[in-house]
Amino acid sequence: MTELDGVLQYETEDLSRIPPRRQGANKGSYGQVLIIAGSVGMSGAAYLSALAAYRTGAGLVRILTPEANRSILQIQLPEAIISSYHPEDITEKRDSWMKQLTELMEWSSVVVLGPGLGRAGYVKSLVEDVLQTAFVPLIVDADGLNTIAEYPYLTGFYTENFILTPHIREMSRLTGKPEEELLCDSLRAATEYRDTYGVSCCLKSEHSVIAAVDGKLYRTVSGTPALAKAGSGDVLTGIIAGLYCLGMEESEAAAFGSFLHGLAGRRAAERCSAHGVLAREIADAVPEVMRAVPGISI
Ligand SMILES: NC(=O)C1=CN([C@@H]2O[C@H](COP(=O)(O)OP(=O)(O)OC[C@H]3O[C@@H](n4cnc5c(N)ncnc54)[C@H](OP(=O)(O)O)[C@@H]3O)[C@@H](O)[C@H]2O)[C@@H](O)CC1
Ligand SMILES: Nc1ncnc2c1ncn2[C@@H]1O[C@H](COP(=O)(O)OP(=O)(O)O)[C@@H](O)[C@H]1O
Repeated sequence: MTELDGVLQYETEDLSRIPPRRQGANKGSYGQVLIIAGSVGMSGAAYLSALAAYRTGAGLVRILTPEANRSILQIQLPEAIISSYHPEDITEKRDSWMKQLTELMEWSSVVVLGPGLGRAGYVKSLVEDVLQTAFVPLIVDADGLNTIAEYPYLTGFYTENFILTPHIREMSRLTGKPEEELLCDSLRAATEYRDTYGVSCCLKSEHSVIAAVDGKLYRTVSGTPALAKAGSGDVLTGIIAGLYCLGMEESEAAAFGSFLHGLAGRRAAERCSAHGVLAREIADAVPEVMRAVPGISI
């Protein structure tokens, strides 16, 4: 790891921070990831996040998504457990929905909220309910962030366990600041957000920056324009959740996840060209990057 002006940057040798899989481990040794994602027409976002969590090393991944997505997700990723809801039940059958959600939150070691949720009316209640019931690390992305931007009082539910992963436009919606200003000094933007709200902030761009709640600042330069492809941010959420399951502390998982995501994008581009990479291939490249780490290939 190098440090320049107080900003940390992971290097290839830092891959050795990924622990080898413990002899005698069982799937429960490697965490239970809950991915609250997807909507009708955007099941892919849930799939990509879940795939990436498994590819990074999570022991058990469950997707909570609208019932309409159940079949496609079970076929695409049979390794994932599917829990589902009928969107109208979130507002119309509050007791049973809250019971289901509370049980799932108790089950989870880490939660991803937001990829592909969409912007339908029920999503506001869903996001509020999750923010209120979360007590394990919560990675908030995409429409989770857009909902918070639309209803700023939701920031009142933030805890230090939250990791926000906005791209520049999402950050602009969250802060009301112009994209040009955020891009111009992304480190300052992420730091100010962290200091204002007490959450870790991974502000994504060509060179993503991470302002962690423990005070550390990181910059990621491992990426490639191959990552400029639909779904690559969804993959990042799963990588961060997976690293937490391997034992990294949550804000380290965010920073290291961003680094690993960049390397996986490069590895996928070697095979498919920078133009041709699919988001799922970024997830599939994570184990290939990890194989360089002593003790991980067996
Ligand atoms: N298969 C699926 O299910 C998929 C589902 N998905 C789900 O779709 C939902 C909507 O998410 P979203 O990010 O596409 O929409 P939105 O917030 O309007 O931003 C889009 C615009 O923002 C900009 N922009 C982005 N990054 C930037 C950057 N780094 N720096 C600067 N600008 C940046 C850029 O604008 P442009 O530069 O073109 O003007 C871009 O066109 C969400 O739930 C997500 O999970 C997707 O993941 C795809 C696969
Ligand atoms: N040109 C680029 N160079 C490096 N990384 C990039 C580039 N373009 C996008 N990325 C990375 O790809 C990811 C895109 O995330 P996001 O915009 O949320 O995608 P999506 O919503 O389609 O899943 C981010 O981690 C971002 O840092």
